[in-house]
Amino acid sequence: MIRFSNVDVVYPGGFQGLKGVDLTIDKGEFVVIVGLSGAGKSTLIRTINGLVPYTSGELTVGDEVVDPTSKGKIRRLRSSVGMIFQSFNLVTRISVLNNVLVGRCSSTPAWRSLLGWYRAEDKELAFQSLERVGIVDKAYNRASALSGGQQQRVAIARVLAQDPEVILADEPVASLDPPTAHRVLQDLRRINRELGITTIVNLHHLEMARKYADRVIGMRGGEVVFDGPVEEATDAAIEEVYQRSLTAGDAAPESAAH
Ligand SMILES: Nc1ncnc2c1ncn2[C@@H]1O[C@H](COP(=O)(O)OP(=O)(O)OP(=O)(O)O)[C@@H](O)[C@H]1O
Repeated sequence: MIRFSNVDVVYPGGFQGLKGVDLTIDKGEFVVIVGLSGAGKSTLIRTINGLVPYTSGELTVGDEVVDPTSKGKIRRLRSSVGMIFQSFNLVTRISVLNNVLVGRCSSTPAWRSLLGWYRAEDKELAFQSLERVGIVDKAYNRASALSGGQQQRVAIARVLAQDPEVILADEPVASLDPPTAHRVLQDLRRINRELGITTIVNLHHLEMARKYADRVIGMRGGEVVFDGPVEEATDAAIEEVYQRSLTAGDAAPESAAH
């Protein structure tokens, strides 16, 4: 379970990124965060793995209070909280398999990682993770040879190889065309259902948010201004989050893939 109690983030320079956030996310939930650019979606997600330190209140992940001042605790936290980025963040000159094995790094002695001597069980887990996202046949390809959608699937497999409790996805499909975006979101959704991994996704396309979320959190000005099941995320509710009427650009173009 993830619990924010009156959490603030004040960035160096004084800008307040989060204001008094109170939120509980239960194990196994699939939550989508929506809001206009600058609303604080990335800030919220990044406090959960300590990438952005919160400055007051209390944040707990599982039984542990997130302590941004303790490097050891943040390292341990990140081994159980995987993150997926818009830009995939793969090492493109090495193989897909080796990218996924990076997910095992926190539980592999540094000398083994440096020499590329991974244990048989780590390789097995890496192959299983690639299978789960349907690209095991690409294991020995260079990551740079893959399409954007395939690269994002490698990034998902890398996170799965960590055996995480939580997956955070910060605009994971913003660089992908709509059919590919739907496939990546379908993968995340299926993995959430199959493995029960708590998943929190930032999405700026409202229709995609509505299609995949169980629960929608709306942010504005660093505050949570909507929190409810997807059925309650009506046009009127989202217009309230955005403080303006919805436009065609708020929806993602439909695709044939879903
Ligand atoms: N390192 C930082 N230092 C100062 N201000 C920051 C920093 N990072 C983000 N901000 C500010 O915090 C606010 C929220 O940013 P955040 O990236 O969380 O928004 P977002 O909802 O994810 O929007 P976007 O989709 O545009 O990234 C923005 O006004 C941004 O300029």
